[in-house]
Amino acid sequence: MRIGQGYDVHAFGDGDHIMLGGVRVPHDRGVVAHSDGDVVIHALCDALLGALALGDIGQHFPPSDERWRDADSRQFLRHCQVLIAERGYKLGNADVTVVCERPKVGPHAQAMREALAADLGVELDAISVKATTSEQLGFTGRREGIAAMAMCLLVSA
Ligand SMILES: Nc1ccn([C@@H]2O[C@H](COP(=O)(O)O)[C@@H](O)[C@H]2O)c(=O)n1
Ligand SMILES: C[C@@]1(CO)OP(=O)(O)OP(=O)(O)OC[C@H]1O
Repeated sequence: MRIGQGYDVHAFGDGDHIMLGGVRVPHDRGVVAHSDGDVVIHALCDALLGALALGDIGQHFPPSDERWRDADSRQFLRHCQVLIAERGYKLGNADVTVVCERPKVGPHAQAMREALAADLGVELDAISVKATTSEQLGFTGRREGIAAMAMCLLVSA
């Protein structure tokens, strides 16, 4: 078994939606990012790469590379799934926490779980997505940005 953890932050910017866990979530802001800025997927990718001791998302998909401009982050996740399978592992389970005041994540959590489970080739009960505010404290509390944390366990395939 191998354990991994990941963390990601993106600042809010102009826009009318954000991508979270592969789901388009309506919001009064967008995020500032090179890719689509999906903090859930970025944190989860870092957890998966960490479990494999294969560096981090920025090493696999450099922000300096124009191929990843506005990229759909689900392709990053599917790449991680290939790396996991190549090494004889599968995802046991993953647990993600989103930190923001708004948007409300709960109404979208099921759709996110379905998207993440599909990309990682696991059953729905292997993926947890939950959320919390930071009680109006710090950059998330001031609604300047959004953060996500992820943990995962890889098991032998
Ligand atoms: N962006 C968010 C934040 C929170 N939730 C849900 O609300 C519950 C209460 O949050 P507190 O930070 O006040 O404890 C939390 O447990 C989530 O169920 C959410 O959906 N989206
Ligand atoms: C995802 C990548 C892709 O270039 O860029 P960003 O969308 O800016 O996101 P970040 O969380 O900073 O991770 C780094 C990059 O891999």
